[in-house]
Amino acid sequence: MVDATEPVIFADPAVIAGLDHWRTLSIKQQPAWPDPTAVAAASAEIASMPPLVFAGEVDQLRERLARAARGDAFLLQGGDCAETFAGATADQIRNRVKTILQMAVVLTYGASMPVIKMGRMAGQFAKPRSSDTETRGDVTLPAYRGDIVNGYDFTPESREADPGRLVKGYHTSASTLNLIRAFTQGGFADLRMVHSWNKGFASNPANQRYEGLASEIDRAIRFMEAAGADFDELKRVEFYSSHEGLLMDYERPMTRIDSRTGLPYNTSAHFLWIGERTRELDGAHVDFFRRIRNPIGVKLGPSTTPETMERLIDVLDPDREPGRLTFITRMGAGKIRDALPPLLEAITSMDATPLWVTDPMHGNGLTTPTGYKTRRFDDVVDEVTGFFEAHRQVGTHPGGIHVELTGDDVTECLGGSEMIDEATLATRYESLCDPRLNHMQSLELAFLVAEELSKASRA
Ligand SMILES: O=C[C@H](O)[C@H](O)COP(=O)(O)O
Ligand SMILES: C=C(OP(=O)(O)O)C(=O)O
Ligand SMILES: [Mn+2]
Repeated sequence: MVDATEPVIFADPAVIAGLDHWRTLSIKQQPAWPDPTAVAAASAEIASMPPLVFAGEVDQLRERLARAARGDAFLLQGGDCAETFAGATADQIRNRVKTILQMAVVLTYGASMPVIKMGRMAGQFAKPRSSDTETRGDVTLPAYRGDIVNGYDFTPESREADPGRLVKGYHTSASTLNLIRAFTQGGFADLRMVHSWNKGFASNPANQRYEGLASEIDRAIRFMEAAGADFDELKRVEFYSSHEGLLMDYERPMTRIDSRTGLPYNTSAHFLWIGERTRELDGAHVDFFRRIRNPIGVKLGPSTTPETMERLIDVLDPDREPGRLTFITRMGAGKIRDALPPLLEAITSMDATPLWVTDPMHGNGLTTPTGYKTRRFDDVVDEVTGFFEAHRQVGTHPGGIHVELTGDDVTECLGGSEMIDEATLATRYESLCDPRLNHMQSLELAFLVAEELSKASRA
């Protein structure tokens, strides 16, 4: 249970017992494990492994998020819809980190404020699904629930939930996070290098419209250099890990008592969010995650009422602690302008300041006649624009973006400057779950958001 070298100063037995209260509540989106004994053994093995993150880092993130909630920082959260074990390669991890760093530079300039960099990485392995089963032809099998649960291959053996995958999920998260830490601390994040990658993007004729912003950033960096800025200090960046807190046989054993404070921290990631499908107020997930000290996110879809939002605040952030609670809205481009303002207005009459982040992906899904799950880049941009408009209208802070992206040149979302069309989707469609923005589309989104942010900072 204990996760650091110092002895526990005090761990209240009631606090420890509370961490298992979720077991008595209704729970959604868990796999049908065939062998409960094997699951218990896997969870026990995970409980004996070292934490992946240190509670002190988690506290630091909470403080950073508090700044964003006040309007003094901006959150960039991005990565795969579903990480895979096979995809945890040096190249793919590097490309994703690189893309997030490139986006962060542009956003930092646009916002004139610090950008908190966070990956949907090193643990984003479990997926909630609309249906428990998938049918192909006349065969029906359990749905794919992410590599930490079962395999994607459409065979009965592969689709059976395998508890051995819980342990593999831990090890894959550990090696991914290790490489992320190496990249972000070891020189790869050097501001000048990241900026030179962006210059390459903006000088591509397809992205001409961003050349102006890229050369403004260039001038700013040259000014910093001339003024004697210490670029060695700018080689390292803070980078936080996050995933959906979904699979309880993994999240519970990764939750440990912090020896500094005697309080429970989920050490599988710095930040965990509760998904749209598992956020019932009296359900297992809300009960479990309200008890941990990590900053918590909650996805809010278009049907969220101000009453539900207020009750979520009361349960998840009873002390109104800055940085504790992030609402990640995923309304859909067509709905955000109607659905978000009432929530923001309700907040202004409460004593709460959650961080507001837009997820412009999950409300904009569509399936092509050929069966590809996709999203239109224009809808993604439209939802982000609607998010900024709603905040401008009500006077609240648009605090961040949450995006499904990859650093690779996949063809999963329609549009963008490469004008990916329906016929092109088949060329390189690799996601096992939702479609991601590719490298170019991600940078394009960052430049567009930077324009919005600079409007907001000049207003
Ligand atoms: O990532 C989110 C969900 O897991 C995903 O959107 C669900 O997709 P489905 O409707 O194909 O199950
Ligand atoms: C499942 C996800 O989102 P949501 O809960 O918003 O549907 C996700 O972020 O991949
Ligand atoms: Mn998704």
